[in-house]
Amino acid sequence: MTAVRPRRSVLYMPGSNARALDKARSLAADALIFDMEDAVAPDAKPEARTIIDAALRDGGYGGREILIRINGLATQWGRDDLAAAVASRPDAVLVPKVSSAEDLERISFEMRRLGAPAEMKVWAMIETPLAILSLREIASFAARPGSRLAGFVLGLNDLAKETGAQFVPGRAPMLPWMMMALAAARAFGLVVLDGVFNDIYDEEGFAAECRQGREFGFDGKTLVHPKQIAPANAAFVPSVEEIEWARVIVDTFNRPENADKSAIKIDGRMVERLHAEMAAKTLLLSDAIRRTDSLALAS
Ligand SMILES: CC(C)(COP(=O)(O)OP(=O)(O)OC[C@H]1O[C@@H](n2cnc3c(N)ncnc32)[C@H](O)[C@@H]1OP(=O)(O)O)[C@@H](O)C(=O)NCCC(=O)NCCSC(=O)C[C@H](O)C(=O)O
Ligand SMILES: [Mg+2]
Repeated sequence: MTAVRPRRSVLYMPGSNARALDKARSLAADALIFDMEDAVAPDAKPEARTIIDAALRDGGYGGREILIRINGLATQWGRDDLAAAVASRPDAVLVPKVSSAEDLERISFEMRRLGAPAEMKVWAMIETPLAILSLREIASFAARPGSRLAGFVLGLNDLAKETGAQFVPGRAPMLPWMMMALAAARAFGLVVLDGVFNDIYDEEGFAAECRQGREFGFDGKTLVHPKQIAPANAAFVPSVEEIEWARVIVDTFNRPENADKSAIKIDGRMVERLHAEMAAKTLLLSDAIRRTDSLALAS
């Protein structure tokens, strides 16, 4: 089984905002997105590259996963952004407005040319109508030999802009896109993160959206403000009851008398080997979260 990494809370920060980048060193987000794209004004793009590079060279972000979001290669900033991002050595480059596998091919080609190390991953923003129509093709890029593709991030603001769909409580207009993106991601072993919630002061609405995102199966939520970190961390974590139930399932299947059984009954519920696999994942995630949180407390 591959190592589990918590990605409950993934905070965007405008790359041009040195104060925000500094503040993030003390924030309990599991991952950080240093943005060169929509959060940065056109005139500030070159400065953002320099500020991001300086912040990452200074370090102090501990074990947090580091992503840099570049502008698309078709824009006037894309190539310089990608060169700067690769030189800043993030864990992954986040590519906006990916609409086809060819977009990822171009990024891969450029990253190879720039000498990006093999462990530097690529994550794709799913935020265009064309991406929704090509989810399988985009996700399957992860199965190509040497592919760097490791994750999807939903961009619901851009999808709302391009389609006319509205943000409403429960997100009914967006559910088909969200679940199709999730299924495509899982079919090819990708991480998948829910989109942002723009209303920073609507705590109840945010908590409801986090609950929904977790119920749908997302690994975590992308965030726009530090206030959103604690509720996201609280939502994208197995509950005490889930952990206890997972332990019961794993322990019961491990008993010698159940060694050759595929389905058993525990507390009146039918439990199969697939539930034991899910339970083992739950326990791994909860251990990984405990480790992450204790490291954060220690620092
Ligand atoms: C929305 C904001 C512009 C609000 O900023 P501000 O007015 O400064 O907020 P506060 O005064 O409440 O801030 C309090 C302190 O927190 C720091 N702060 C604020 N936001 C961040 C952040 N994102 N990361 C780190 N630190 C942050 C402030 O500096 C204050 O600190 P202190 O000085 O100590 O008091 C701002 O929150 C913001 O810029 N948010 C991120 C915007 C962004 O990155 N947008 C792009 C991604 S969203 C998107 O487009 C997704 C996708 O592509 C799609 O299509 O949906
Ligand atoms: Mg977007």
